[in-house]
Parts: sequence; C-alpha cells; structure tokens
Amino acid sequence: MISTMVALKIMGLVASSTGILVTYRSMPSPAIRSKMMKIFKLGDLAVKHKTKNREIINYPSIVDVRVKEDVKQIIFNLPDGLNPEKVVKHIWLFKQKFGEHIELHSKSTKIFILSIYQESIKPFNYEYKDIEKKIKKAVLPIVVGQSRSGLEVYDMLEYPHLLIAGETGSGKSTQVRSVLSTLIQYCDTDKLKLYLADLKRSEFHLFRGIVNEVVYDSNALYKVLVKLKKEMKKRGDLLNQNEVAHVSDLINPPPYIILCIDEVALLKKENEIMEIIEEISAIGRALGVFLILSMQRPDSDVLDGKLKNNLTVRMAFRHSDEINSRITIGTGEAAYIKQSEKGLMYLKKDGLQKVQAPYLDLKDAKKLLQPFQNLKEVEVTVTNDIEQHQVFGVLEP
Ligand SMILES: Nc1ncnc2c1ncn2[C@@H]1O[C@H](COP(=O)(O)OP(=O)(O)OP(=O)(O)O)[C@@H](O)[C@H]1O
Repeated sequence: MISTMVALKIMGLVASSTGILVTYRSMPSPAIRSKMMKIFKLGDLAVKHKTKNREIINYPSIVDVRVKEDVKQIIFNLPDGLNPEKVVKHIWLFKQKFGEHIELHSKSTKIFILSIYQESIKPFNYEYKDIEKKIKKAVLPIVVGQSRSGLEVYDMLEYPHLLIAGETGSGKSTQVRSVLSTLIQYCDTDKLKLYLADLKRSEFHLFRGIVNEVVYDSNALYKVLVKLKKEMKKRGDLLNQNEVAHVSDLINPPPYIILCIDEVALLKKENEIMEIIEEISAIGRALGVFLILSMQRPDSDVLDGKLKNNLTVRMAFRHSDEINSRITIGTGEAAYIKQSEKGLMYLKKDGLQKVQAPYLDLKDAKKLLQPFQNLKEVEVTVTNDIEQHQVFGVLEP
C-alpha cells in the first residue's frame, strides 16, 4: 500500500516538474480516511442489511484523492442502495470536519467529489472587457460570476427563465444590475427588447431611456404583460404558419424579449398578472420571450406550481433559513452563506455550484451605460400574420 502511494505521488511530482500534469493522485491518508469514516457514521451514510447472525454495514468507499494547486479532492463511491440526496443533505457534516471552504459534487448517482479549498472565492469587480471574451458564442449571455472553475456564463436561449433570490443586502440588485448591463452592452437593440418592472422603485431608474420600458406599478406592468401576451399569440401563429419550432428558426427572427421583474413576490395577489407571467414561463422559450424574476423571500405561494418548475436557472444568495433555501434551490445550502459574504450564491443550473457574483456599483454602471442613453424606444410589434409570413418565411433546408 505504502509503496503504491509513494509511486503514485512520485509519478505526479515528476510529471508536474515537466509541466505536463499539475495533479498527483494518492491513496487517502489515515487522517482523511478517519475523518470521512466519522462523517459516514455520524450521518448514517450507509446501507445496512442483516444476515442470520449479524448486521452488515456498507459505507461509501474512498476511491481516490487528488491534490491540485489549491484544492484537495476526495472521490468516493456510494454503495448500491444509498440515496445520493442523503449525502448532499449532510454537507454540514463535511464542513464540520473539513472547514467551510468545501464543495460537494456528484459525478453520477454513485460517485461524489468532495473538494477542499484553502480559502473562499474572492470578490471581484465587474469588467466588461474581461467578460466579453467569454460570451462571444452566446446569443443572450447571462454572466453569473466566478466559480472555482472560472467565469460562469450561460445562454438564456438554452436555459430560458431565471430566478434570483436572497435576503435583503445579499447582492440581488447588484447581480440584476450586472446581468442587465451585460445584455445591454452585448445585444443590438433590434435583436433584444428589454422590459423592466421595479415595484420597489429603487433600482431600475438606471435603465430609463436605455431599455424599451421601465414600469413602477402593477397597473403599468399589466399593460406591458397584455402587450407581451398579444405578441406571443402572434409569434405562435407565425411558428405554426411557417412550421418551425422556435422563432430563431425563422429567416428573419423577431427580436428576443426579456421581462425582468424586481421583487415579484409583491405581485402574488395580482392574479391576472401572475397568470400571464406563468404563461410566459410555460410557452415563452419557443417564442423568444424570457423572464428574469427576483425576490427577497422565496414565497411558496408565488413559486408553487408551474412557475417554479419553469424557472430553469436559480441563483440563491444568502437565505434567512434552510426552509427558504430549499424553496429556491432544493437544499438548505444558501442559509449557510454568511452575512459578510456579499454577492456569494449557489447557482442551480445542471447541478449546484458556488459562485461569486461580479461587483458593479450604481455609479460605475451609470458610466458604463452612458453611451446607450437616449436610444429611441423601438416598439415590438409583429405587423400582421400575412405580412410576417412573407417577411420571415421558412429557412431553406
Ligand atoms: N457581488 C458583490 N461583490 C461584493 N459586494 C457586493 C456584491 N453584491 C453586493 N455587494 C455589497 O452588498 C450591498 C447590498 O447589495 P444589494 O443592494 O445588491 O443587495 P440586495 O440583496 O439587492 O438588497 P435589497 O433586497 O435590500 O435591495 C452592496 O451595497 C454592496 O456593498
């Protein structure tokens, strides 16, 4: 065993000195093995079965330990029959043993990677020129922030509707500001229309005269939603006539539309409004109409049912407790983000990932968006079905 360990470590060191590999692998040290076993025992992370004479307990097995520059990774395998969700729920136990700066990822329903870092992800400032290089391929780029593996960016065309939640002062408004600022700088005005609703009247004044419309109360928002509903109906007819599945398959696709609502929970009693928002979440993707919704407390009345499931991406900044965190991301993790960790979040997309949002303050955002001020508002209208049919036509095979 010892000779294998030495051999593997030496292999790694030799390789890293040639610059080919920076990772070396080793068998778990007794200290790691003992900590992991304690976690498995305390959390009852095991499969038990009885034979005639005794009880057999199968714990997860450590299959590998990898050491990179700033991270140690312990890879372990679950025994058949152990629910991976039970392992995720016990992340607090892993933290008690290995410290706060850990991440737990499942590679499959059986294989887990526990990553142990020296320190937390550092806060950083929003710089469009750094971001620009990473978003070139996206149509509607959403810049999430810095994860352990670099800048996290995704395309809204692939992951259509976004929920941003977190308690007051956790970094939501800053994130909405930087997400919208990126979209404004990156997308041509004839390719993207932005509608914003600021029900707290605190944030979106920044975007007045830049986006298509900013509204501040539910009556005005209702008018916008009715307009979008009509637009979706026309776009649906258009897809039908042209026999295509998505507006981007049309020869002249209409502009994408993003509706961003700050503090959507304030609308929970506005049934007509919530109905149209739900409708957008259900059918908007194919029609090129997308939602960005933010809220302080993830309200289960608002998020129950269809809407929550259709919000395919969730950013959970610090939450007040585990129950609220579970509503947003399905686990209690966001309740353990410290109050001092501004802009830190859990991103729920394909899995769960810890990400630090970029910091863009109001003054800098104003400066950044200055060149986009006073652009003429261009209304989104699809003239009429027949005309559109001729204009857009179907893509040549
Ligand atoms: N990404 C970040 N990096 C560093 N600091 C941040 C970040 N985001 C926010 N902060 C700090 O936290 C403060 C509060 O942020 P923000 O206003 O975005 O919170 P919020 O969740 O929107 O609060 P509220 O719901 O009350 O509007 C900011 O003034 C800033 O000092």
